[in-house]
Amino acid sequence: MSDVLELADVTLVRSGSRLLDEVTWAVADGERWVILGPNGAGKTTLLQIAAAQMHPTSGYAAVLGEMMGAVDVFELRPRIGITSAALAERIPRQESVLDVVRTAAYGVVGRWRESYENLDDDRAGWLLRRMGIGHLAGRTFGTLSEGERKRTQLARALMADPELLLLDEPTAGLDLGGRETLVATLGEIAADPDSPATVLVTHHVEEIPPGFTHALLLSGGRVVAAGPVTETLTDEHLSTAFGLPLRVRHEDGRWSARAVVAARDGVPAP
Ligand SMILES: Nc1ncnc2c1ncn2[C@@H]1O[C@H](COP(=O)(O)OP(=O)(O)OP(=O)(O)O)[C@@H](O)[C@H]1O
Repeated sequence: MSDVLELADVTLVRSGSRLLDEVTWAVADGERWVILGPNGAGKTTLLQIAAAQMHPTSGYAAVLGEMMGAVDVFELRPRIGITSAALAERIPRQESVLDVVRTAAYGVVGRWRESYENLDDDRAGWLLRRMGIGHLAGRTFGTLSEGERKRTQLARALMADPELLLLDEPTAGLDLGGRETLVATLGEIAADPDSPATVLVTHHVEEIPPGFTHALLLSGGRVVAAGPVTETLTDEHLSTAFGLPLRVRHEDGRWSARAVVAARDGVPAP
């Protein structure tokens, strides 16, 4: 299995702060990773390095076999599918849903003068149907619900048949039903052997789709634990990452966690 991502002692400094601190991590073909950690842990920063959008201050980073600093990132980026809040903000609200997806074939946001072939139209339409929103192809992005926007972005991320799929909080802001149906869709993508290596960032273990194989826990820019998901998502590691005692459960392919509340005995009720 070849390495899709390879980071060794990656440190990233901005305004004197170490956003990432000696991160060593490797992702191989076929793996599905979740990155978990509290607010400000450095998850999005790490994903930006994986997306070839940021360079480490020190350390070694290779993306799809290309060493950062020695490769033309404009050739590398089209090989990576990404969804993120920052990208969603750049999508013009008047853009049709079909064009939001199709434009990924050219690596651009916003339709201009590109011409598309039937093959592009067929793939965009198929991806929208696969995401359960084929009927929305003609609508404008600005009129979609948050859940429909997330699905549109996922279709867009898959449009260029990427070798690496990066999903930054793909289920954030969704209601319970929306979250559960999107987690199920992500589980289907994870189960498909033709899907690219995938890295998903979330704050919540409940949002880890079934079929995710590996986990990386970040806190304060440092790796708390990384490896096969069942070995990594333990009470001990999760408690360390989030800074409070947590109990983790894994049932029917899904994860949950709750704080361990110390019993207060010996205090009589008033
Ligand atoms: N340009 C910058 N200069 C200084 N600090 C920055 C800069 N960009 C980000 N940070 C800080 O780096 C830390 C990591 O940010 P990042 O967005 O990667 O965290 P995160 O784990 O994705 O957080 P969240 O879960 O809240 O989205 C944060 O404390 C953030 O304030």
